[in-house]
Amino acid sequence: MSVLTISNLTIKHREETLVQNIRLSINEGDWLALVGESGSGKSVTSSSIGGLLPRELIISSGSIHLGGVNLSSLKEKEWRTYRGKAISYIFQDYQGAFTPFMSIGAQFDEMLKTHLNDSKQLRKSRALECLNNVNLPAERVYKSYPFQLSGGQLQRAAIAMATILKPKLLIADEPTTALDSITAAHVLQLLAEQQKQTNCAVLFITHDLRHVRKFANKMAVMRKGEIVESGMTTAVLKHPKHAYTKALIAAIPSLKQTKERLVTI
Ligand SMILES: Nc1ncnc2c1ncn2[C@@H]1O[C@H](COP(=O)(O)OP(=O)(O)OP(=O)(O)O)[C@@H](O)[C@H]1O
Repeated sequence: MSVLTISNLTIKHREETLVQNIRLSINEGDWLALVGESGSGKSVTSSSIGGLLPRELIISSGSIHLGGVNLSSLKEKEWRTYRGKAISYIFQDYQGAFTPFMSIGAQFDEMLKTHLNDSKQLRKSRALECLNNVNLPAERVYKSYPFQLSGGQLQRAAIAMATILKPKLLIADEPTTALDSITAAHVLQLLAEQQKQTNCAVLFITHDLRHVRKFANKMAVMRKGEIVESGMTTAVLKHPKHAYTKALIAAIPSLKQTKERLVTI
C-alpha cells in the first residue's frame, strides 16, 4: 500500500525552479534511497514532504499525499499533529535533534505528552523501552543531557525518538554523514531493525551508494532538480540506464580498492 505519493512536484525560489516534476511513491515497508549530487534537490524535496520548506520556497505545482491526505494543503496547526507522529525525521545534525539544556528523558516526555494521553509512568516506560530497543543503556541515557552522549549514542536516541510513535513515514536525511563508518553502519542497522518492527516507509537521503545497496530496496536518482532514474535498487545498480547513474556507480570505491588503500596507508 502506498504511504507517500508525490505527483509532478515543482518547487521554486522566485523565478528559479529548484525541483521539477518530481514523482515518487513509497509503500509500507519500503526503504527508498534518494541519491544525487550536491545541490540536486534532495533536501528541498524531503523538506517539502514534512512542510519544512523555508518561506521563500514555494510549491508551484503538484501534490504530496500521505495515505489519503493532501499534505500540501495542511495548515501550520494541522502540521503539529502530523509532524513527529505520522512523519518523522532524522537529520545529519544529531545535536540539533535535541535541545541542549533538557535531559533526553524530558524531551521524550514532552514529545509523548504532545501526542498521547498516557500517564507519566507509562510515558517513561515507553521511552525506556524505545531507548533499550536501539541498544542504549536506557536508564542512564534517559537521565543524561545531550552533551553527555557520543555522536553515535545521540543518533541512536534520535532514531528511538523518531520511531517511538510508529510513524507511517520516516525521513532520514543523510543520518550518518557526521559519524565514522563503523558507527554509521551500526546506526543504519538499528534503523533497519526499527523499520522491520514498525513496517514504516523510509525515505533515505544519502551520498553513499554502498549504504543504498545494503539497506534500500528501491532508489531514485536526482540530478539538477529532476529524478532521472528510479526503480528497484538491484535493477538500477546492475543495469543503470541513465548516463548520470552510470557515472555515480562508477565512482563507488570497490571493497577491494578500499582494502588495498587501507594496507598502503
Ligand atoms: N532557501 C533557499 N533559497 C534559495 N535556494 C535554495 C534554498 N535552499 C536550497 N536552495 C537551492 O535548491 C537547490 C537544491 O538544494 P538541496 O539542498 O535540496 O540539494 P541537495 O541535493 O540536498 O544537496 P546536498 O546533497 O548538498 O545536501 C540548490 O540549488 C540550492 O542552492
